[in-house]
Amino acid sequence: MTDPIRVSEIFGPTIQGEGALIGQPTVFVRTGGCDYRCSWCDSLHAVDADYRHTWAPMQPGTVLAEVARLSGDRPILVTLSGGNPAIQPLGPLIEMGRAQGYRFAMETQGSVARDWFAELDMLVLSPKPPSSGMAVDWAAFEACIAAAGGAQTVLKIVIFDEADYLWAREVAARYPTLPVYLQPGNHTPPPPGDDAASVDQAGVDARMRWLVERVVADGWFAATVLPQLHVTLWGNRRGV
Ligand SMILES: C[S@@+](CC[C@H](N)C(=O)[O-])C[C@H]1O[C@@H](n2cnc3c(N)ncnc32)[C@H](O)[C@@H]1O
Ligand SMILES: Nc1nc2[nH]cc(C(=O)O)c2c(=O)[nH]1
Ligand code: SF4
Ligand SMILES: [Mg+2]
Repeated sequence: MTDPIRVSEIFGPTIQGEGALIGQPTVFVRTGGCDYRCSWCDSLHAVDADYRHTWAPMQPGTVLAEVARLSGDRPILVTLSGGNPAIQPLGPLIEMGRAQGYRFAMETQGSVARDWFAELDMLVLSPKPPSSGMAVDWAAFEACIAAAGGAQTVLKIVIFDEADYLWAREVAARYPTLPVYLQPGNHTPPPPGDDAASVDQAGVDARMRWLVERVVADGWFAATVLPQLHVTLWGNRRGV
């Protein structure tokens, strides 16, 4: 037995709705618990201590068996998210899954580095802009980049306003070798227990248009601007 992983939910296959792997079929493993508390977090059921009783301790083999059940026993891209998946013991799961042909991508804010990041197929680092209310520990963030080693690493930054945009430009300039993805924030975290959370889609669309115009006017041609496709399609629901 290895250390259990605290799992909030395992769902899919669906498509990756955000960033570099947008559109790719994937199963999500969402871990419970986060060292941050972003003002606009859209996954509070995996962050808020009120939901702790819903986070099941699972062995890596049990997690992989559930992924395999969902994918019909066919190796698929597994996306590790949370909460902050970096605070969970995910190394053995990644090792076991890769031996069976699964690929792994992980979403994390970059506050905790682990040596097993190097075993990922993609590390998505999402440092938090001013609107989140969080302060980035840049030493920890750079430790994450270093830990990834040869694993493909990208930046994905959520933008709500001009201050976030200017911050994202600075961050991207600091890490010129990392591809950067910008996504407009959605302002409507689901209320507790609400599975069919509606999103202010008009607001998200307006922010997306503003972000595209801002990037183009600025001549920031290395940036990729993408909406959260799953939010557009299904709203801020769980399990999609
Ligand atoms: C829920 S987080 C979990 C992984 C990790 N804690 C992180 O923040 O990267 C997954 C992704 O959703 C983004 N996100 C969270 N709330 C959002 C919101 N309200 N609008 C747009 N993106 C959001 C995060 O920035 C991150 O890129
Ligand atoms: N389809 C889909 N794509 C996503 N990309 C990042 C997600 C996340 O919450 O980490 C997410 C999610 O929850 N669903
Ligand atoms: S770091 Fe990620 S999971 Fe944690 S509160 Fe922020 S957006 Fe939510
Ligand atoms: Mg999400």
